[in-house]
Amino acid sequence: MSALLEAQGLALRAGERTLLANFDLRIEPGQCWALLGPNGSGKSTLLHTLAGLRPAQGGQVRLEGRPLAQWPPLEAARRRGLLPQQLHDAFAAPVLDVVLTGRHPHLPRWGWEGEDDRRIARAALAAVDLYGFEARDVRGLSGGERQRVGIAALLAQAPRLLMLDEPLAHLDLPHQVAVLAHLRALAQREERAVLLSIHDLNLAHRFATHALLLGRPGVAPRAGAADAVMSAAALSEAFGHRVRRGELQGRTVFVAD
Ligand SMILES: Nc1ncnc2c1ncn2[C@@H]1O[C@H](COP(=O)(O)OP(=O)(O)OP(=O)(O)O)[C@@H](O)[C@H]1O
Repeated sequence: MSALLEAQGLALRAGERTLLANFDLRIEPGQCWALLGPNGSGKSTLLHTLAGLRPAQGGQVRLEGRPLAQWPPLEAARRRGLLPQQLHDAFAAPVLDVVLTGRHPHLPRWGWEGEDDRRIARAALAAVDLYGFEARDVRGLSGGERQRVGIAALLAQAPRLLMLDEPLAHLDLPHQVAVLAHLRALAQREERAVLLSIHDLNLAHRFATHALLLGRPGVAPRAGAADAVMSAAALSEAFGHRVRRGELQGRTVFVAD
C-alpha cells in the first residue's frame, strides 16, 4: 500500500540536543498513530517537522510520495493538517468563522466560503458536540470547548492526514473518548490517517492501531503496532518510570508506579 506520509533518515535537533537521528516512519491510509513519550522528548517538534512547518536537520519527509518542500502550500493543506498544542485568539470571532478557517485551502482564489463550506463546518462542530455554538464568541468558551473548536476546524479542513498535538488537553473523559472514536473512524472508514500526541496510555492503546514511542535522552524510539510497542518494559524505559500493564474487564490498562 502507498504511504500517506513517509520519513526517511530523519534527523531532528533542538538547540544542542539530538531528538531523533536516522529515523524512519511510514503512515498508511486507515492507520491511527499515537505519538507517546515524556515531556521534552520531541513529540511537538516531530509533528511540526512532519507537517513541513519546521525544517529537519537531515533526511526527507514525503507526503503522498512527493517531498514536502515540493508541495505548493495550499495543495499540502488539502492533504495534511496540524492542530497545534496552543490555540490563541487575538480577536473576538464567532465560533463558526473560526471553524471556517479550516476551509480556506479549499476556496477558489479570492473566493469566499459558500453554503457547502458552512455545511461542512457545522457538521464538524456537531462531530465535537458543539452543535448550537456557531454564534458564540470564541474568546468566551471554556478551555475544553475551545479545544473542540480547534479540532472542528481541522475536521472542516478535511485533510487525508490529520496530525494533532495533544488534542485531548482540557477535554473531559466523555469528550476524550468521543474525539478519539471519531478520529479513528475517519481513518478507517475514509482511507485517511491520524497521528496524534497523547499522554493517556489507556486511551492511546484503546484507540490507536499504531504507536510511536519517543524516549528520554539515550533511549531509541520504537514504532509499530500499538499493542507491540506499548509493552510495560518499553514504556518504563522510555519514560524512566515504572509502568505496569494489565487487564481489566477485557481492556488493557496501564498504571504508573
Ligand atoms: N528552539 C529551541 N532551542 C532549544 N531547545 C528547544 C527549542 N525548541 C524546543 N526545544 C527543546 O526540545 C525538546 C523537545 O520539545 P517538544 O516540545 O518537541 O517536546 P514534547 O515531547 O512535545 O513535550 P511535551 O510532552 O512537554 O509537550 C524540549 O526539551 C524543548 O525544550
